[in-house]
Parts: sequence; structure tokens; C-alpha cells
Amino acid sequence: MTGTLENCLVFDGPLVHSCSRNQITTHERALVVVENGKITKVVENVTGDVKEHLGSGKYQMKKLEKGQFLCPGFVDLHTHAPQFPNQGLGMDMPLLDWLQTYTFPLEMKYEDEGFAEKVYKNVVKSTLKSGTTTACYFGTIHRKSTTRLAQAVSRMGQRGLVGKVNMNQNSNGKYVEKTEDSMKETLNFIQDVSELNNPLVEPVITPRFAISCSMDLLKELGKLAASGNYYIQTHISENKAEVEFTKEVFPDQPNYAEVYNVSGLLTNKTILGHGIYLSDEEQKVIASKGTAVAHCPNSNTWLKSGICDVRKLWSNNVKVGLGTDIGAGSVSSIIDAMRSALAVSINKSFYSSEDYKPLTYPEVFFLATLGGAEALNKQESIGNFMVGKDFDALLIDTEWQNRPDMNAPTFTMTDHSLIERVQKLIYSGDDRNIAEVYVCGRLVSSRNISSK
Ligand SMILES: O=c1[nH]c(=O)c2nc[nH]c2[nH]1
Ligand SMILES: [Zn+2]
Repeated sequence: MTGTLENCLVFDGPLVHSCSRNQITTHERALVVVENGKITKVVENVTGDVKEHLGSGKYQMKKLEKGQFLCPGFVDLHTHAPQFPNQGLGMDMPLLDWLQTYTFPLEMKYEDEGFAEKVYKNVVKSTLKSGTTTACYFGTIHRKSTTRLAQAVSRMGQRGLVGKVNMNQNSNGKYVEKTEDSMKETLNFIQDVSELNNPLVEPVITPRFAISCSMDLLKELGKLAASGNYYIQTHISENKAEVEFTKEVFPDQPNYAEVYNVSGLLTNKTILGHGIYLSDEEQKVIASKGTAVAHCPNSNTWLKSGICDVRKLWSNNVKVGLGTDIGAGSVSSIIDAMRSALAVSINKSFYSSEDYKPLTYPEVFFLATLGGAEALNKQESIGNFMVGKDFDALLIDTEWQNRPDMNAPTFTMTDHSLIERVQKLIYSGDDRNIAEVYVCGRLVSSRNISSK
């Protein structure tokens, strides 16, 4: 260990993380050494004096209190930053009507950069507070406002993938771009993000969904993504009417996934929101490209879109993570997404054959952390506490005596075990259980300080 007091931090306390899909690894007492944002050493099953394990280097100790534990930061694979003002609104309509009635009118307001600035700084502040250390954000069609979103992500220290939305057809007639403007502004947006000079913030090619783009535009976007190996995000097979409409708009393609495949938009850096109605054939194509699906169970329930079968995606080798999908989803926390994923899967089991096994809490914890990292192909740098990865972490607090306003369901006055505390977090927890949030070793949100 070569660190100095300024750049070497050592956490001493319980640790939980996911190293495989169906098991949560717990350590009652571990030491995690963080130097220059990276995990340089993990000592498991610590006993005795810390110095015996760390030697005599200079470091700053952070000893966790009773009821606290370290957990990897959450990955939100799919959310819409401009839709936060509509959070919890308009859940009475199916997707296509909801877009026309609630979503497009709100997104049009982002022509005003001042409005965007106000909303976006609060969006990033609130997702960080909820423990989202990595977020994939859709913006709007407006390049300058979406750059404001990327700037807010950069300023506040989140790991963010940000996309200017592309749409040149099937809108409300007003919220739409010409193909050449869509491409030109996407290039300008990529340039804006590169000028942030922040490796944590990356641009994402973001065709809204198939029907909102002509084949020409989809293909141009595919070429652009390939030219810079950029991330891609879009929606797929969320709602039955949307799937039917997609067939009408692209009659030459055999299915929805093929619309993206022929456009060069299925890559190992593509995230597809939803994927509820994908056939086995489509799932196999998606898997063969290394493309991932963002499962958004809260959104799928409120818009009555359907239930995504995560087990089937897994059986076809499709990578899966979780998305909150604000504003079709009503809660911006990945803790809620874990809980919703459990709930919809349990509901599905009531009318499936006995072979269908609902998701388990270790599996949704995997989806929220390492699964999200794998979906982004970032498993070498984030997702758990392996040496060499960036320290993206949450300091979880389940002890009400540490904090009088702690929410009742998650406080523990008795001596619950570590894995019981993890269960309480997943099934009953919320932002109040997140005491501190770190991205790449930097404290970016804490219940004692607020991000600017
Ligand atoms: O959940 C969704 N939110 C959106 O904004 C959207 N646009 C197309 N398809 C969509 N689905
Ligand atoms: Zn969405």
C-alpha cells in the first residue's frame, strides 16, 4: 500500500456483494482499501488489530457503526431524466396514449435550457441519494438541454451514460426532428460530452424506439455508434400495441429485434428497455450480439405493459439489469426496482406452471449491482468489491439508533444477522437507509451533505 492520508481510505466493517447470480456474499468484518478511487486490497474475515493487515502506511480509517454495512453502488440501466416532473402522474393510460398525453408535452418544454438546468440538477441529486452510482439516462431531442444533463452528472460525480433522443416520425407532429438535424445534433452532443473530459460520463446513441425513427435514421445512428464504439439505448417490445405498430411501420422485417439488428443497433454496448414480448428467436439474436435488457418492473406494472420473464431471458443467455424508467415507473430508487422485480415475478408464478420459480432476493440484488455492470460490459470496473475495480459503494444503515428519523420497517433493535439486514433493505428499505454514496472513491452524497 503506497497511499497517503489524502488518497487512501480504509473501510472497516461488514460488507455484502454479489459475485454470482444466486448468492449474496457476506463478510461480518472486512477491510476495503481504496486508493485513488480504486479498490487496492480487500481483507476478509478480519480479526484483531487493523495494523496487522495493513502494515504501517498512512491511511484514513472509516469504521462502520453497528447496523451499517458496505454494498456496491446500484446501476439504473434505464431512466428518463426529463420525465421526473411527471413522476407518479398519468399511470392510467397504456404506453402509446401515455406518451401523447403526458410525456411528449412535458419533453417539449426542454427546449428551454433554463428549465432543463433546474430539473436535471435535482434529478441527479435525487438518484445519487437513492444509491444510483451508475445511471443510463434518456434526455430529450434537445441537444443543448441534454448537454446540461451530462454536465450535471459530471459536476455531481455520478457515473452516467447520457443520450440525446432521436425521433423523426410518429410523434405528435410538433415534438420531432428532421433526419439531418437529428444526426447533426447527435454529433454535436457527442462533442459536448467529450469536452467534459470526464471518463465517468459517456454519450449514448438514443433512438427513442423503432416507430419514432425511419429506417434511414436508424441506420445512420447504427453507423455512428460503430464509428466511435458508443453505447446505444432504446426501447423494445414493451407493449402489445407498440409491437403491432412496429410491424406496420417496418413490414419488411420479420420481428421487432430485427429492425434494430439490420440497423446495426444491436451490439455488446446496447441496452434495450423492457423486452417483455420478445420471442425466443429474438432473444437468441439479442444474446448473440451481447446486447442487454433493462428490466423495469415498476413501469411495466403501472402502464399495464405486461410481465417480463427474466428467467427466460437468462435461459437464452441475455444479460439483464434493472431500470426505474421514470416517468412510466413511479419510483426512482433501485431498491424499489429490486422489490418490484420480486413482486412481479411472484405474481407471475401464480399463473405459471410449477416449473416456474420466482426470482429470489439474491437474484434481484445481483440484477441491481453486478448484473447491471455486466449489462454495460463494465464488470471489470464496477459491480462488486473485487480488487482492481473502482470503489462505487453505498454505506447502508439499518440501525435506527444511529438516526432518530430512520424509517420504522428497516430499523433493527435486536441483533439481526447481516443477511437479515440485507433482506430488510431489499424488502422494506428506502433512501433513508443510504447514509453515504461513493463513486470512484469520491463521496458524492451523504445524509450529512448534499450534492450541488
Ligand atoms: O417507458 C417508456 N417511456 C418512454 O418515454 C418511451 N418512449 C418510447 N417507449 C417508451 N417507453
Ligand atoms: Zn423508457
